[in-house]
Amino acid sequence: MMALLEIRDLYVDLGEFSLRGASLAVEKGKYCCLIGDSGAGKSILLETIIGSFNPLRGQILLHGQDITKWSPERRKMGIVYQDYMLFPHLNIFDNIAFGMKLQKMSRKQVKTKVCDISARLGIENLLHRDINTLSGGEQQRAALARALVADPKVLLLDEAFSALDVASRERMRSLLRQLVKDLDVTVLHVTHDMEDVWALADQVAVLHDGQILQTGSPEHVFNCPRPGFVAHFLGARNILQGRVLDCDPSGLTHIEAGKARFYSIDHAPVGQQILVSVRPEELGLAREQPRGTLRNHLPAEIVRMERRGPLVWVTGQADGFCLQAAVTVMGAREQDLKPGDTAIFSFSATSLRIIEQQKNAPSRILQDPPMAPRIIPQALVAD
Ligand SMILES: Nc1ncnc2c1ncn2[C@@H]1O[C@H](COP(=O)(O)OP(=O)(O)OP(=O)(O)O)[C@@H](O)[C@H]1O
Repeated sequence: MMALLEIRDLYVDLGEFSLRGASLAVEKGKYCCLIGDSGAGKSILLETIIGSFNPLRGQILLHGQDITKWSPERRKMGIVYQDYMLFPHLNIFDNIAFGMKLQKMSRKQVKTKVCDISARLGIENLLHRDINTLSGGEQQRAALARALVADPKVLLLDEAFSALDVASRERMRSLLRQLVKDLDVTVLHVTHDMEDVWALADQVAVLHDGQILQTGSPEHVFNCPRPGFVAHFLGARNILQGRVLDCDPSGLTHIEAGKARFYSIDHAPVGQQILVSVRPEELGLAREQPRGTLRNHLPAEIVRMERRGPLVWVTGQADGFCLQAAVTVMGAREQDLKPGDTAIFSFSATSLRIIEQQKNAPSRILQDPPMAPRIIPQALVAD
């Protein structure tokens, strides 16, 4: 299927910062979230797609047509910024109608379109109001209406929800989800909020230092992140290098990593060197190994426990492995775990994901950098 929006090998030079060969394709009607660290170039990429920056090299394609040199107006894309950028001297109606008036559409057409989009966004009663009398959420919907009223093929959102409180964000997500479906618009949404990704995205792309390092469905990118920046950025921690020993008739892949054996439901050829990962929140901890379950188990000495919000991060070491589990405060308290204890770190075959198949890699264990064991007061876990 041809992508509706495609960027190919895009280079933009801004002196101190460059986009360095960014490539991405988003199919018609799909919702793509663009994530990455601060300063990665996410906003620059949106601004380049909308036509504010000229690339040195590379192409921007809309339905296969090269629009790299088109003016921003001709591209007919809508954009919503974090601070909405509404015109303070115009009321809501005139803000939404602004672009259409420039295009010299008839008053009747303008009115019909403004009323339609504002009704969809639930702001039809606010059209006469000044911008400065609106709440953040209402301004946000007005900015969205302005971006959508001209039937753009592509909607670009630059951290558009970040100024809203949690409840308003949740409402905006469900409104937007329905709206983009009804209007069949293709979306590229820059966000720092993984909730946006899980609630809205069909596709996610990870940008770092001017390059898109990985793109795919949220499930794929989250569960099988590319080792290196993407894996670390998305919170993958327990990355082990191993080798496929066997694939049994039940579909389980048997993996050797150091002296340990694990099971995964992911597949790779027998003998293949691989990297596997299990997310910290998918590791359980127990004092005794449960009997008769098909979980992966690894006894390890607890070398560090650290309270982070509602979770306790527990680091264990065994046979050169360094594993991190994020367990609930209650879970840690019930097991009465403390540094120096031996605990069974366990995880299911579905949680152990093959994130890379490697060529000519020696079998060894990748570890986090050596860490001084740190003892935390038991009170930190027990409150
Ligand atoms: N007009 C400009 N000229 C030169 N450099 C710029 C310009 N605009 C932004 N930059 C720089 O380009 C880099 C990328 O900026 P950008 O705003 O795209 O990052 P971002 O990924 O959106 O970050 P954040 O998540 O913090 O908003 C930053 O180092 C920024 O200082």
